[in-house]
Amino acid sequence: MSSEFITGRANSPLSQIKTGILLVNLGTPDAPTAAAVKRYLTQFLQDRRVVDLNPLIWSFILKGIILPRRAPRVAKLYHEVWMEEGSPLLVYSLRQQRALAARLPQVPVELAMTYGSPSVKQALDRLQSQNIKRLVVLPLYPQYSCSTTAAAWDALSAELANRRDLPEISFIRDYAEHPLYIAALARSIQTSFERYGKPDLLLFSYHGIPQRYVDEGDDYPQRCEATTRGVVAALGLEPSEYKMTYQSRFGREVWLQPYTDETMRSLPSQGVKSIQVICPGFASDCLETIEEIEQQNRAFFLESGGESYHYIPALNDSVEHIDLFETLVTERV
Ligand SMILES: C=CC1=C(C)c2cc3[nH]c(cc4nc(cc5[nH]c(cc1n2)c(C)c5CCC(=O)O)C(CCC(=O)O)=C4C)c(C)c3C=C
Ligand SMILES: [Fe+2]
Ligand SMILES: [Fe+2]
Repeated sequence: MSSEFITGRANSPLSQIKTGILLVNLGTPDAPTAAAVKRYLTQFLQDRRVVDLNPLIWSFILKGIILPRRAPRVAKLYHEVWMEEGSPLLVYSLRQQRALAARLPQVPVELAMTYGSPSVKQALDRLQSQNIKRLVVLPLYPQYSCSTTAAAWDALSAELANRRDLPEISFIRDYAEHPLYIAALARSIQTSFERYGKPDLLLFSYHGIPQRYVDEGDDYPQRCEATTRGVVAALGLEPSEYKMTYQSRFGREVWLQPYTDETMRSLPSQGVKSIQVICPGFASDCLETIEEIEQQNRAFFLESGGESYHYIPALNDSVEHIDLFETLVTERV
């Protein structure tokens, strides 16, 4: 398969085009310190794809009120999940990059973060130094959202705006319904059911976004629903056996509902005593899965009368996940 990347499809008129792969994820602080978290959140939360309030007013609120309070608090949370090699999001993303590169030995595979490092500039420099003429971009977001996928697109196009020589680009919008993605999720849920027994409820928790972004045209919730539909069909689950919620809300606006934390607190009184939780929207485990779901929401559920709680890890650098990435990128050549 790897040689096809260099030569293109056998009959393709583009047969001599050298292709590179760019994986893009969100970004994470360089260290679990208030200063590093502040640097990261300043860049992330000033992106209008993420928060689209009036830039002058928002910058004032962000720098004057939010960051001084949030950065030290969130730095402590990062400290709790920090791995020996660094932030989990970066550690797993680098493992994914290396595993995909090992599958495609003659193809340059780079990782970039929309915010922080490794930057899109660094990744593009490395790819272009290898003379690639075609670029397949795989944002590591299974479900499209303007706040993530489109932000990755913006970061790439802003960097390309400084360059004379542009490669041909194939940008993967999402893979919410890809059969290998659905199969990989179904398999990891099945493994969890075998290990811990089938729970009263399987909860699919996706990262939320403001409801307004959806009203303005972001099809993110439909993409999340498509994933859930695919997985429950593969597992043969009845509607009473699963539920879908949205986590990680930020600020005062109404976000996509139902909210994960509220649901978690209310389920035990509705007779749900055992639960398993999966976060299909996260390609890698990170602060939002390890701290928020595996730790914080576990406490909400157990404190409210729940008895058994298991978090099902992200697909991370599992063989099935890398199979999916390999298929996604080779489909684009
Ligand atoms: C403020 C608005 C936010 C929107 C909109 C948003 C959408 C969104 N985010 C992810 C994936 C991740 N988010 C992560 C962290 C994170 N997200 C926000 C805010 C918004 N996200 C903040 C402020 C933070 C930082 C932590 C905090 O201060 O609470 C992460 C984890 C990063 C890490 O370092 O581990 C991921 C991944 C998606 C998929 C999404 C929309 C679909
Ligand atoms: Fe987020
Ligand atoms: Fe969070």
